[in-house]
Amino acid sequence: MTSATRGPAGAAFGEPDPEPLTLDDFARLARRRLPPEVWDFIAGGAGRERTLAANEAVFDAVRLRPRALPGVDEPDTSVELLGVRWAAPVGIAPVAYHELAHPDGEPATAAAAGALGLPLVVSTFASRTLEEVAHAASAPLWLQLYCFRDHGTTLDLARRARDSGYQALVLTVDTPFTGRRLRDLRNGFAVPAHITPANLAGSAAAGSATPGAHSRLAFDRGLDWSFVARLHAVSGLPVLAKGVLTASDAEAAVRAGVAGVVVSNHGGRQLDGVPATLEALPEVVAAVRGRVPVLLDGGVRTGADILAALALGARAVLVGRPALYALAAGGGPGVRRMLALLTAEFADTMVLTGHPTTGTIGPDTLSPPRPGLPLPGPPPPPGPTTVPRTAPHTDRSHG
Ligand SMILES: Cc1cc2nc3c(=O)[nH]c(=O)nc-3n(C[C@H](O)[C@H](O)[C@H](O)COP(=O)(O)O)c2cc1C
Ligand SMILES: CC(C)CC(=O)C(=O)O
Repeated sequence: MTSATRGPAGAAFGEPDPEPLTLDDFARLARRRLPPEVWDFIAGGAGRERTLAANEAVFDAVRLRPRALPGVDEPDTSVELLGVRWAAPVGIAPVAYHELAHPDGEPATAAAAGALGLPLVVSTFASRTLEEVAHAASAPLWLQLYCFRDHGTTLDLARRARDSGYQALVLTVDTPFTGRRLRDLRNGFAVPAHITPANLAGSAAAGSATPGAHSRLAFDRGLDWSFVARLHAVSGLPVLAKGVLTASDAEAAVRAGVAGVVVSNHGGRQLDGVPATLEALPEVVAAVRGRVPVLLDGGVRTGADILAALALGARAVLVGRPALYALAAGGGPGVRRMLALLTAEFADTMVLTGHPTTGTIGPDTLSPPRPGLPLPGPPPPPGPTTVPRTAPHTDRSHG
Protein backbone atom coordinates (compact mmCIF):
# COMPACT_ATOMS: atom_id res chain seq x y z
CA MET A 1 0.00 0.00 0.00
CA THR A 2 1.18 3.51 -0.64
CA SER A 3 1.70 5.83 2.28
CA ALA A 4 -1.32 7.62 3.66
CA THR A 5 -1.38 11.37 3.69
CA ARG A 6 -2.68 11.85 7.20
CA GLY A 7 -2.10 10.76 10.75
CA PRO A 8 1.00 10.03 12.81
CA ALA A 9 2.32 7.72 10.14
CA GLY A 10 4.95 5.15 10.91
CA ALA A 11 5.93 5.75 7.30
CA ALA A 12 7.50 9.02 8.46
CA PHE A 13 10.93 7.41 8.16
CA GLY A 14 10.37 6.74 4.50
CA GLU A 15 10.15 2.96 4.76
CA PRO A 16 7.57 1.48 2.42
CA ASP A 17 4.78 -0.41 4.14
CA PRO A 18 4.74 -4.16 3.52
CA GLU A 19 1.95 -5.34 1.22
CA PRO A 20 -0.91 -6.49 3.44
CA LEU A 21 -1.59 -10.22 3.21
CA THR A 22 -4.25 -10.52 5.88
CA LEU A 23 -6.99 -8.39 7.39
CA ASP A 24 -4.87 -8.09 10.51
CA ASP A 25 -2.16 -6.47 8.37
CA PHE A 26 -4.66 -3.80 7.35
CA ALA A 27 -5.45 -3.15 11.01
CA ARG A 28 -1.76 -2.69 11.78
CA LEU A 29 -1.33 -0.27 8.87
CA ALA A 30 -4.41 1.70 9.89
CA ARG A 31 -3.25 1.98 13.46
CA ARG A 32 0.00 3.57 12.31
CA ARG A 33 -1.83 6.08 10.15
CA LEU A 34 -4.86 7.18 12.09
CA PRO A 35 -4.84 9.73 14.89
CA PRO A 36 -4.94 7.72 18.15
CA GLU A 37 -8.41 8.93 19.17
CA VAL A 38 -9.82 7.99 15.75
CA TRP A 39 -8.17 4.57 16.01
CA ASP A 40 -9.74 4.16 19.43
CA PHE A 41 -13.20 5.17 18.19
CA ILE A 42 -13.03 2.58 15.43
CA ALA A 43 -11.22 -0.24 17.22
CA GLY A 44 -12.82 0.14 20.62
CA GLY A 45 -15.79 -1.49 22.26
CA ALA A 46 -18.05 -0.94 25.23
CA GLY A 47 -17.10 -1.43 28.87
CA ARG A 48 -14.22 -3.82 29.49
CA GLU A 49 -14.37 -4.91 25.86
CA ARG A 50 -15.03 -8.53 26.81
CA THR A 51 -17.52 -9.01 23.99
CA LEU A 52 -15.22 -7.26 21.54
CA ALA A 53 -12.44 -9.72 22.40
CA ALA A 54 -14.80 -12.69 22.40
CA ASN A 55 -15.97 -12.06 18.85
CA GLU A 56 -12.55 -12.88 17.44
CA ALA A 57 -11.58 -15.38 20.17
CA VAL A 58 -14.52 -17.66 19.40
CA PHE A 59 -13.65 -17.71 15.71
CA ASP A 60 -10.04 -18.43 16.66
CA ALA A 61 -11.15 -21.44 18.69
CA VAL A 62 -12.98 -23.05 15.74
CA ARG A 63 -11.38 -26.17 14.30
CA LEU A 64 -12.19 -27.11 10.72
CA ARG A 65 -12.48 -30.63 9.32
CA PRO A 66 -10.36 -30.89 6.19
CA ARG A 67 -11.19 -33.06 3.20
CA ALA A 68 -8.35 -35.15 1.68
CA LEU A 69 -8.16 -35.16 -2.12
CA PRO A 70 -11.16 -32.84 -2.26
CA GLY A 71 -11.53 -32.89 -6.03
CA VAL A 72 -12.78 -29.30 -6.06
CA ASP A 73 -11.25 -27.16 -8.79
CA GLU A 74 -12.81 -23.69 -8.79
CA PRO A 75 -15.38 -23.45 -6.00
CA ASP A 76 -18.48 -21.39 -6.59
CA THR A 77 -18.31 -18.92 -3.70
CA SER A 78 -21.55 -17.13 -4.55
CA VAL A 79 -24.71 -16.96 -2.46
CA GLU A 80 -28.17 -15.57 -3.04
CA LEU A 81 -29.74 -13.05 -0.71
CA LEU A 82 -33.09 -11.32 -1.17
CA GLY A 83 -33.18 -12.66 -4.69
CA VAL A 84 -29.77 -11.24 -5.63
CA ARG A 85 -26.55 -13.16 -6.12
CA TRP A 86 -23.47 -11.98 -4.21
CA ALA A 87 -20.07 -13.08 -5.56
CA ALA A 88 -19.20 -14.38 -2.09
CA PRO A 89 -21.04 -14.57 1.23
CA VAL A 90 -19.52 -11.36 2.57
CA GLY A 91 -20.54 -7.72 2.56
CA ILE A 92 -19.53 -4.56 4.35
CA ALA A 93 -21.36 -3.79 7.59
CA PRO A 94 -22.77 -0.32 8.22
CA VAL A 95 -20.02 1.78 9.74
CA ALA A 96 -20.37 5.49 10.42
CA TYR A 97 -18.19 8.20 8.91
CA HIS A 98 -15.90 6.50 6.38
CA GLU A 99 -14.22 9.89 5.95
CA LEU A 100 -12.65 9.34 9.36
CA ALA A 101 -10.49 6.74 7.63
CA HIS A 102 -9.98 8.42 4.26
CA PRO A 103 -11.23 11.60 2.57
CA ASP A 104 -12.70 9.58 -0.31
CA GLY A 105 -15.21 8.12 2.15
CA GLU A 106 -18.18 5.89 1.33
CA PRO A 107 -18.12 6.30 -2.46
CA ALA A 108 -14.64 4.75 -2.51
CA THR A 109 -15.83 1.87 -0.35
CA ALA A 110 -18.90 1.34 -2.54
CA ALA A 111 -16.83 1.32 -5.73
CA ALA A 112 -14.41 -1.20 -4.23
CA ALA A 113 -17.17 -3.52 -3.06
CA GLY A 114 -18.94 -3.18 -6.38
CA ALA A 115 -15.80 -4.15 -8.29
CA LEU A 116 -15.91 -7.49 -6.49
CA GLY A 117 -19.67 -7.96 -6.71
CA LEU A 118 -20.11 -7.55 -2.96
CA PRO A 119 -22.70 -5.41 -1.17
CA LEU A 120 -22.25 -2.44 1.10
CA VAL A 121 -24.57 -1.49 3.92
CA VAL A 122 -24.46 2.30 4.15
CA SER A 123 -24.75 3.78 7.66
CA THR A 124 -27.30 6.38 8.71
CA PHE A 125 -24.17 8.26 9.80
CA ALA A 126 -22.42 8.05 6.43
CA SER A 127 -20.21 11.04 5.75
CA ARG A 128 -21.53 11.28 2.16
CA THR A 129 -25.10 11.36 0.92
CA LEU A 130 -26.70 8.05 0.14
CA GLU A 131 -27.35 9.32 -3.39
CA GLU A 132 -23.65 10.01 -3.91
CA VAL A 133 -22.79 6.53 -2.64
CA ALA A 134 -25.37 4.99 -5.01
CA HIS A 135 -23.71 6.79 -7.89
CA ALA A 136 -20.40 5.06 -7.12
CA ALA A 137 -21.84 1.60 -6.51
CA SER A 138 -22.22 -1.31 -8.89
CA ALA A 139 -23.26 -4.03 -6.45
CA PRO A 140 -26.25 -4.11 -4.09
CA LEU A 141 -26.55 -1.32 -1.54
CA TRP A 142 -28.56 -1.58 1.63
CA LEU A 143 -29.23 1.35 3.96
CA GLN A 144 -28.88 0.95 7.71
CA LEU A 145 -31.33 2.97 9.77
CA TYR A 146 -31.38 4.28 13.29
CA CYS A 147 -34.78 5.47 14.36
CA PHE A 148 -34.73 9.01 15.63
CA ARG A 149 -37.25 10.47 18.05
CA ASP A 150 -38.44 12.37 14.99
CA HIS A 151 -39.61 9.35 13.01
CA GLY A 152 -40.06 11.53 9.95
CA THR A 153 -36.28 11.84 9.58
CA THR A 154 -35.86 8.07 9.48
CA LEU A 155 -38.84 7.52 7.18
CA ASP A 156 -37.45 10.14 4.78
CA LEU A 157 -34.17 8.24 4.65
CA ALA A 158 -36.11 5.06 3.81
CA ARG A 159 -37.86 6.82 0.91
CA ARG A 160 -34.61 8.31 -0.35
CA ALA A 161 -33.04 4.86 -0.25
CA ARG A 162 -35.85 3.43 -2.37
CA ASP A 163 -35.59 6.31 -4.85
CA SER A 164 -31.83 5.80 -5.18
CA GLY A 165 -32.04 2.09 -5.93
CA TYR A 166 -31.09 0.68 -2.54
CA GLN A 167 -32.34 -2.87 -2.29
CA ALA A 168 -33.01 -3.24 1.42
CA LEU A 169 -33.18 -1.42 4.74
CA VAL A 170 -31.37 -2.64 7.83
CA LEU A 171 -32.97 -1.49 11.08
CA THR A 172 -30.45 -1.53 13.92
CA VAL A 173 -32.28 -2.87 16.98
CA ASP A 174 -29.51 -3.01 19.58
CA THR A 175 -28.89 0.71 20.01
CA PRO A 176 -31.40 2.78 21.99
CA PHE A 177 -28.22 4.80 22.62
CA THR A 178 -24.58 3.95 22.00
CA GLY A 179 -22.81 1.82 24.60
CA ARG A 180 -20.36 3.08 27.20
CA ARG A 181 -17.20 3.27 25.17
CA LEU A 182 -14.54 4.10 27.70
CA ARG A 183 -11.84 4.89 25.16
CA ASP A 184 -14.01 7.61 23.65
CA LEU A 185 -14.98 8.98 27.05
CA ARG A 186 -11.33 9.13 28.14
CA ASN A 187 -10.25 10.70 24.85
CA GLY A 188 -13.16 13.15 24.83
CA PHE A 189 -13.70 11.92 21.29
CA ALA A 190 -15.66 14.09 18.90
CA VAL A 191 -16.01 13.62 15.17
CA PRO A 192 -13.87 16.34 13.51
CA ALA A 193 -15.93 19.34 12.42
CA HIS A 194 -15.31 18.82 8.70
CA ILE A 195 -16.87 15.34 8.81
CA THR A 196 -20.64 15.37 9.15
CA PRO A 197 -23.58 12.95 8.85
CA ALA A 198 -24.38 14.09 5.32
CA ASN A 199 -27.76 12.40 5.16
CA LEU A 200 -29.07 14.18 8.21
CA ALA A 201 -28.22 17.69 7.02
CA GLY A 202 -31.01 20.07 7.94
CA SER A 203 -32.94 17.48 9.95
CA ALA A 204 -33.81 17.55 13.61
CA ALA A 205 -31.44 14.60 14.07
CA ALA A 206 -28.34 16.44 12.86
CA GLY A 207 -26.49 17.52 15.93
CA SER A 208 -23.64 16.92 18.27
CA ALA A 209 -20.35 15.55 16.98
CA THR A 210 -20.12 13.37 20.08
CA PRO A 211 -21.83 10.12 19.03
CA GLY A 212 -22.61 8.92 22.55
CA ALA A 213 -24.23 12.15 23.73
CA HIS A 214 -26.04 12.65 20.45
CA SER A 215 -27.52 9.16 20.46
CA ARG A 216 -28.95 9.68 23.95
CA LEU A 217 -30.71 12.82 22.79
CA ALA A 218 -31.79 11.85 19.31
CA PHE A 219 -32.54 8.10 19.16
CA ASP A 220 -36.07 6.87 19.88
CA ARG A 221 -35.79 4.61 22.91
CA GLY A 222 -39.47 3.76 22.78
CA LEU A 223 -39.15 2.04 19.43
CA ASP A 224 -40.93 -1.30 19.03
CA TRP A 225 -41.11 -3.98 16.37
CA SER A 226 -44.07 -2.36 14.61
CA PHE A 227 -41.55 0.04 13.05
CA VAL A 228 -40.44 -2.76 10.72
CA ALA A 229 -43.83 -2.73 8.99
CA ARG A 230 -43.80 1.08 8.94
CA LEU A 231 -40.46 1.16 7.15
CA HIS A 232 -41.66 -1.41 4.66
CA ALA A 233 -44.89 0.49 4.08
CA VAL A 234 -43.19 3.80 3.25
CA SER A 235 -40.40 2.33 1.12
CA GLY A 236 -41.62 -0.97 -0.28
CA LEU A 237 -38.15 -2.30 0.57
CA PRO A 238 -37.42 -5.47 2.51
CA VAL A 239 -36.34 -4.69 6.07
CA LEU A 240 -33.73 -6.66 8.00
CA ALA A 241 -33.15 -6.43 11.75
CA LYS A 242 -29.53 -5.99 12.84
CA GLY A 243 -28.48 -6.72 16.40
CA VAL A 244 -30.29 -9.94 17.26
CA LEU A 245 -28.58 -12.37 19.66
CA THR A 246 -31.38 -14.43 21.20
CA ALA A 247 -34.14 -16.78 20.11
CA SER A 248 -36.88 -14.56 21.51
CA ASP A 249 -35.65 -11.49 19.64
CA ALA A 250 -35.26 -13.55 16.48
CA GLU A 251 -38.86 -14.72 16.80
CA ALA A 252 -40.03 -11.15 17.42
CA ALA A 253 -38.18 -9.97 14.35
CA VAL A 254 -39.65 -12.66 12.12
CA ARG A 255 -43.15 -11.98 13.44
CA ALA A 256 -42.61 -8.29 12.74
CA GLY A 257 -42.07 -9.19 9.10
CA VAL A 258 -38.32 -8.84 8.65
CA ALA A 259 -36.75 -10.15 5.46
CA GLY A 260 -33.60 -11.19 7.32
CA VAL A 261 -31.88 -11.15 10.68
CA VAL A 262 -28.32 -9.99 11.33
CA VAL A 263 -26.79 -11.69 14.36
CA SER A 264 -24.69 -8.86 15.73
CA ASN A 265 -23.47 -7.38 18.98
CA HIS A 266 -22.51 -4.19 17.16
CA GLY A 267 -18.87 -5.26 17.14
CA GLY A 268 -18.83 -5.37 20.96
CA ARG A 269 -19.75 -1.69 21.11
CA GLN A 270 -23.11 -1.95 22.85
CA LEU A 271 -23.69 -4.24 25.85
CA ASP A 272 -20.38 -5.58 27.07
CA GLY A 273 -20.69 -9.15 28.29
CA VAL A 274 -23.12 -10.43 25.67
CA PRO A 275 -22.03 -13.53 23.71
CA ALA A 276 -19.74 -13.47 20.75
CA THR A 277 -21.80 -13.54 17.59
CA LEU A 278 -20.62 -17.01 16.55
CA GLU A 279 -21.76 -18.27 19.97
CA ALA A 280 -25.19 -16.70 19.53
CA LEU A 281 -25.64 -17.85 15.93
CA PRO A 282 -26.95 -21.42 16.55
CA GLU A 283 -29.68 -20.18 18.90
CA VAL A 284 -30.87 -17.61 16.39
CA VAL A 285 -30.69 -20.00 13.44
CA ALA A 286 -32.75 -22.55 15.36
CA ALA A 287 -35.37 -19.94 16.26
CA VAL A 288 -35.64 -18.57 12.73
CA ARG A 289 -36.25 -22.07 11.31
CA GLY A 290 -35.32 -21.08 7.79
CA ARG A 291 -38.12 -18.52 7.49
CA VAL A 292 -35.68 -15.74 6.57
CA PRO A 293 -31.93 -15.68 5.95
CA VAL A 294 -29.62 -15.13 8.90
CA LEU A 295 -26.46 -13.04 8.54
CA LEU A 296 -23.72 -12.48 11.09
CA ASP A 297 -21.20 -9.75 11.82
CA GLY A 298 -18.54 -9.30 14.49
CA GLY A 299 -14.98 -10.55 14.47
CA VAL A 300 -14.90 -12.00 10.96
CA ARG A 301 -11.28 -11.64 9.90
CA THR A 302 -10.44 -14.66 7.71
CA GLY A 303 -11.97 -16.82 5.02
CA ALA A 304 -12.13 -19.65 7.54
CA ASP A 305 -14.28 -17.41 9.77
CA ILE A 306 -16.75 -17.04 6.91
CA LEU A 307 -16.84 -20.80 6.49
CA ALA A 308 -17.44 -21.29 10.23
CA ALA A 309 -20.37 -18.86 10.20
CA LEU A 310 -21.90 -20.59 7.17
CA ALA A 311 -21.36 -23.98 8.80
CA LEU A 312 -23.46 -22.84 11.75
CA GLY A 313 -26.28 -21.56 9.58
CA ALA A 314 -25.45 -18.02 8.45
CA ARG A 315 -26.21 -17.24 4.82
CA ALA A 316 -23.53 -14.53 4.73
CA VAL A 317 -21.35 -12.37 6.96
CA LEU A 318 -20.54 -8.68 7.13
CA VAL A 319 -17.23 -7.08 8.07
CA GLY A 320 -17.14 -3.72 9.81
CA ARG A 321 -13.78 -2.48 11.09
CA PRO A 322 -11.74 -4.18 8.33
CA ALA A 323 -13.39 -1.87 5.79
CA LEU A 324 -12.31 1.25 7.62
CA TYR A 325 -8.83 -0.15 8.25
CA ALA A 326 -8.40 -0.93 4.57
CA LEU A 327 -9.72 2.49 3.62
CA ALA A 328 -7.22 4.12 5.98
CA ALA A 329 -4.41 1.96 4.64
CA GLY A 330 -5.05 2.47 0.96
CA GLY A 331 -8.31 4.26 0.09
CA GLY A 332 -10.68 2.49 -2.32
CA PRO A 333 -7.92 0.23 -3.71
CA GLY A 334 -7.16 -0.81 -0.14
CA VAL A 335 -10.77 -1.87 0.42
CA ARG A 336 -10.73 -3.73 -2.87
CA ARG A 337 -7.58 -5.58 -1.87
CA MET A 338 -8.96 -6.39 1.56
CA LEU A 339 -12.12 -7.89 0.07
CA ALA A 340 -10.13 -9.77 -2.56
CA LEU A 341 -7.90 -11.28 0.14
CA LEU A 342 -10.88 -12.29 2.24
CA THR A 343 -12.78 -13.89 -0.62
CA ALA A 344 -9.64 -15.66 -1.90
CA GLU A 345 -9.06 -17.08 1.57
CA PHE A 346 -12.67 -18.22 1.64
CA ALA A 347 -12.36 -19.91 -1.75
CA ASP A 348 -9.19 -21.72 -0.58
CA THR A 349 -10.96 -22.83 2.59
CA MET A 350 -13.86 -24.19 0.54
CA VAL A 351 -11.47 -26.28 -1.54
CA LEU A 352 -9.54 -27.58 1.46
CA THR A 353 -12.76 -28.61 3.21
CA GLY A 354 -14.17 -30.13 0.03
CA HIS A 355 -17.02 -27.76 -0.81
CA PRO A 356 -17.69 -26.98 -4.47
CA THR A 357 -20.54 -24.61 -3.55
CA THR A 358 -21.58 -22.65 -0.48
CA GLY A 359 -24.78 -24.68 -0.28
CA THR A 360 -22.99 -27.79 0.96
CA ILE A 361 -21.27 -26.10 3.91
CA GLY A 362 -22.83 -27.44 7.10
CA PRO A 363 -22.05 -28.29 10.74
CA ASP A 364 -20.02 -31.34 9.72
CA THR A 365 -17.41 -28.91 8.37
CA LEU A 366 -16.42 -28.09 11.97
CA SER A 367 -14.83 -30.31 14.58
CA PRO A 368 -17.04 -30.79 17.63
CA PRO A 369 -16.46 -28.32 20.47
CA ARG A 370 -13.72 -29.35 22.84
CA PRO A 371 -14.11 -28.87 26.60
CA GLY A 372 -12.70 -25.59 27.80
CA LEU A 373 -12.90 -23.84 24.46
CA PRO A 374 -15.46 -21.09 23.96
CA LEU A 375 -17.10 -22.74 20.99
CA PRO A 376 -20.76 -22.60 20.15
CA GLY A 377 -22.67 -25.61 21.38
CA PRO A 378 -25.69 -27.17 19.74
CA PRO A 379 -28.73 -24.90 19.45
CA PRO A 380 -31.28 -25.19 22.26
CA PRO A 381 -34.53 -26.95 21.37
CA PRO A 382 -37.17 -24.58 20.04
CA GLY A 383 -39.50 -23.52 22.81
CA PRO A 384 -42.49 -21.25 23.27
CA THR A 385 -41.80 -17.53 23.18
CA THR A 386 -43.68 -14.74 24.87
CA VAL A 387 -43.30 -12.31 22.02
CA PRO A 388 -46.44 -10.44 20.99
CA ARG A 389 -47.34 -10.35 17.35
CA THR A 390 -46.79 -6.74 16.30
CA ALA A 391 -47.06 -6.68 12.54
CA PRO A 392 -48.02 -8.86 9.63
CA HIS A 393 -45.40 -11.06 8.06
CA THR A 394 -44.09 -9.43 4.91
CA ASP A 395 -41.32 -10.11 2.42
CA ARG A 396 -40.80 -13.64 3.60
CA SER A 397 -40.25 -14.87 0.11
CA HIS A 398 -36.90 -13.12 0.01
CA GLY A 399 -33.59 -14.90 0.23
C1 LIG B 1 -16.52 2.76 13.80
C2 LIG B 1 -17.78 1.97 13.76
C3 LIG B 1 -18.97 2.58 13.42
C4 LIG B 1 -20.14 1.84 13.36
N1 LIG B 1 -21.28 2.46 12.95
C5 LIG B 1 -22.43 1.75 12.88
C6 LIG B 1 -23.61 2.37 12.42
O1 LIG B 1 -23.63 3.54 12.06
N2 LIG B 1 -24.73 1.61 12.37
C7 LIG B 1 -24.75 0.29 12.76
O2 LIG B 1 -25.80 -0.35 12.73
N3 LIG B 1 -23.63 -0.32 13.17
C8 LIG B 1 -22.47 0.38 13.23
N4 LIG B 1 -21.32 -0.26 13.62
C9 LIG B 1 -21.35 -1.70 13.90
C10 LIG B 1 -21.07 -2.50 12.62
O3 LIG B 1 -22.14 -2.41 11.73
C11 LIG B 1 -20.83 -3.99 12.89
O4 LIG B 1 -21.90 -4.50 13.66
C12 LIG B 1 -19.53 -4.31 13.59
O5 LIG B 1 -18.52 -3.38 13.25
C13 LIG B 1 -19.11 -5.71 13.18
O6 LIG B 1 -17.99 -6.11 13.84
P1 LIG B 1 -16.49 -6.07 13.21
O7 LIG B 1 -16.10 -4.62 13.23
O8 LIG B 1 -15.74 -6.89 14.19
O9 LIG B 1 -16.54 -6.64 11.82
C14 LIG B 1 -20.14 0.47 13.69
C15 LIG B 1 -18.93 -0.16 14.02
C16 LIG B 1 -17.77 0.57 14.05
C17 LIG B 1 -16.49 -0.14 14.39
C1 LIG C 1 -22.28 7.44 15.10
C2 LIG C 1 -22.57 6.17 15.86
C3 LIG C 1 -24.00 6.17 16.36
C4 LIG C 1 -22.27 4.99 14.99
C5 LIG C 1 -22.30 3.66 15.65
O1 LIG C 1 -23.26 2.95 15.57
C6 LIG C 1 -21.17 3.18 16.35
O2 LIG C 1 -20.22 3.94 16.56
O3 LIG C 1 -21.16 2.00 16.74
